[in-house]
Amino acid sequence: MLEIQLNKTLMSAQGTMTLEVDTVIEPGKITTLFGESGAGKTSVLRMLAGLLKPDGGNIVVHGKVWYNAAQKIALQPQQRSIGYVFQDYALFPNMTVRQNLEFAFASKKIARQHQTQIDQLMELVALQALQHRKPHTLSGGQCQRVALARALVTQPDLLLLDEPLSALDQTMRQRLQDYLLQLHQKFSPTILLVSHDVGEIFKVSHQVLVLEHGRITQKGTPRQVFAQQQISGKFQVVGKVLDIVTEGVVYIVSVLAGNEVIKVVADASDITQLNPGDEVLVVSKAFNPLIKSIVGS
Ligand SMILES: Nc1ncnc2c1ncn2[C@@H]1O[C@H](COP(=O)(O)OP(=O)(O)OP(=O)(O)O)[C@@H](O)[C@H]1O
Repeated sequence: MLEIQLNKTLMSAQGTMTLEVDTVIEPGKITTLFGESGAGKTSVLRMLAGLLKPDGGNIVVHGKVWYNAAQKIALQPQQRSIGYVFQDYALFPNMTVRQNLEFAFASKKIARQHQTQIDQLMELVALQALQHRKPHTLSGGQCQRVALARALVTQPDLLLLDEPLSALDQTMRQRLQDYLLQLHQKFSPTILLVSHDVGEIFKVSHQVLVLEHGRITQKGTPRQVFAQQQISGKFQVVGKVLDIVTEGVVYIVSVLAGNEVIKVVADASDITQLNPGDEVLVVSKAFNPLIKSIVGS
C-alpha cells in the first residue's frame, strides 16, 4: 500500500498553485494520474522519486517511510526503490542496451548476479537481438522498451511512468501498451502512470486519479471516471476522432474505436469543441445492441 500526503506551493504561469494530494494507491495495480497540463502530475511523481522537495507531508511505501516532514525523514532518490521512465526515455547513450539494464543495479557485481533476470526481461520486451546495440541506432519504440525493461530490472517497489508512450505513433504505442501489460502480469509492480490518452487509460489502468489544480477531484476505475460522467447510455465506446465532415445541415464524425471506424451524426453544437485526434465517448441510448459469436463463423 502506498500512502501519499503531499503539499507543495508550485509556481505556475498564472501565479502560485498549492498542490495538496492525500491518497492511497493499491499495491500491484496500475494507477493513472490524469489531468490538464500544469495540474501537477509530474510534480507528484518527482516528489515520490525524491527529486522535488515537498513543503510537507508523508510518503509511506509498503510500510517503509520514504518521507515524513514532521520527523524530518527524506530518503535520497537512490535510497527509494523506484523505477522512473520519462517521455524521452533518458537512456545512457554510450552504453549498449544490455549495459543500460546492467547499470540499473548498484554495482557490476550485483548486475552479474542478476543476468537471468536481465535475460528474462529482454526476452519479454523482445530486445535480445538488439542487446549489443547503442540507443542511437534504435527506434523510439525500441528505446522506450529498453527504458521500461531498465526501470523494472531491479524489481522496484514503485514504477513511475511519466507519459512514457506519448512520443510514439499510435501503432507503436499500442504495442508498448501490450508490453506494459505483459510485464505487469509477470511481475505485478505497483505502477503510477501519467497519461492523457483515454483509450490507453482504459486499456492499461485499474484505477484513475483525476488531478485538477493540484488536487485529486475524482478517483475510481476508468469506467467510473470517464464513462459515467453524467451520461448514461445503453452502449458506450471510447475512441478517437478521425475527421469531421459536413453533410447538408449535419456533420458526420468518424471515430476510431479499436480497429473499427464508427460514423456518428452530430449537429453544430455537438462539434464546437471537437477536433480530429480528440478522445471521445460514443454513447447510444436508443438501440439494443445485438450479439453474435465470431468463433467458427
Ligand atoms: N520545482 C518547482 N517549483 C515551483 N513550481 C514548479 C516546480 N516544478 C514545476 N512547477 C510548476 O508547477 C506546475 C505544475 O507542473 P507539472 O509539471 O507538475 O504539471 P503537469 O500536470 O505534469 O503538466 P504537463 O501535463 O504539462 O506535464 C507548473 O505550473 C510548473 O511551472
